[in-house]
Amino acid sequence: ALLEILRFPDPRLRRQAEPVKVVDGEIRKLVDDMFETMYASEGIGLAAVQVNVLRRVIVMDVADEGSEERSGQGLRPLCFINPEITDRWGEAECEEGCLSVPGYYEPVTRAERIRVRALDRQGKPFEMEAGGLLGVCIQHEIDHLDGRLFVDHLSKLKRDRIRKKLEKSSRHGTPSR
Ligand SMILES: O=C(O)C[C@@H](Cc1ccccc1)C(=O)SCC(=O)c1ccccc1
Ligand SMILES: [Zn+2]
Repeated sequence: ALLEILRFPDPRLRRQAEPVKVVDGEIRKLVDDMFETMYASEGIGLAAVQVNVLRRVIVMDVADEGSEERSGQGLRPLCFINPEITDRWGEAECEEGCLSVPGYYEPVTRAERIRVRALDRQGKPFEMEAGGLLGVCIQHEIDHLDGRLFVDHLSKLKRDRIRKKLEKSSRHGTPSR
């Protein structure tokens, strides 16, 4: 089912998600609904907090660097339950967008490479290293689970300007460009 994506500055985006105790049918339904919602919104990631669910669940589908040449499709759906970053290296700046802050793309500095541990859709633990857009997206989604948004990494001036514009467009119901 398509879920409603909360929009900045909705205070519900600022809440902390709780760890998942058992990966059961309910969680798998949530994961499937999050993938459906992410694809419909043309995003490359989505966190449960964005769809008003306080569980530590994120989904992602990022074209793997250079994998298009190798394997053709390149896109691979990933699900991280109770994700934890266990190691991080370097620093890199990347243009970020957010389905909760539609229409804005700003450079954000994050770790260049990370190692992350999580449970998969079957509840099985796994660990992976990620850099590039995948590494950035994982960090962006885990921020969502802790009530953080990419606009928090911008200046207050920029964040307030974005907030005012989104508050205006949501009041008059104009579609955000
Ligand atoms: O709000 C979200 O979590 C989804 C967000 C994830 C993200 C995008 C870019 C950098 C970091 C995290 C989006 O998918 S917004 C859509 C978007 O920006 C985008 C879509 C396709 C390719 C690249 C970016
Ligand atoms: Zn986001």
